[in-house]
Amino acid sequence: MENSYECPRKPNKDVSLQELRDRLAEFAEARGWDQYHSPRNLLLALVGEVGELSEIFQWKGEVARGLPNWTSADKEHLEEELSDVLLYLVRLADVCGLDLGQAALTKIVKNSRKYPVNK
Ligand SMILES: Nc1ccn([C@H]2C[C@H](O)[C@@H](COP(=O)(O)OP(=O)(O)OP(=O)(O)O)O2)c(=O)n1
Repeated sequence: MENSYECPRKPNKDVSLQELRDRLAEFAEARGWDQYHSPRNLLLALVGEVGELSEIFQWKGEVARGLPNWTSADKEHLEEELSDVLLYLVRLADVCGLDLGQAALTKIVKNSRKYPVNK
């Protein structure tokens, strides 16, 4: 069962929020961590990871798009912290019983009405 979490990099695979949601649910269930994944705990964990993400950029000054001067180790660290934020966000939406993907699409539509192209 543990091996089902192993997932070598497949750059062309389109990862869905549903897949992440299901993997996170399995991960928590397998460890008996479901009990700790309350909305409030997950929100605090999410905020903590946003802090770790912020530390990467702290004191660096402006950073060019594409991160041209970053080492691969720096980029890997960034990938990990971005992933932690995403994973806690997906998990939070799940335990709240919300469809995050659908909600995000709906919000984009709302944003485009609020900010029309020619205005
Ligand atoms: N109760 C928990 C603890 C961890 N995780 C998962 C979600 C995150 O992706 C990752 C977070 O793990 P850590 O708390 O060990 O945080 P870091 O990976 O950032 O480690 P560190 O803080 O040592 O850099 O593990 C989880 O789902 N539920």
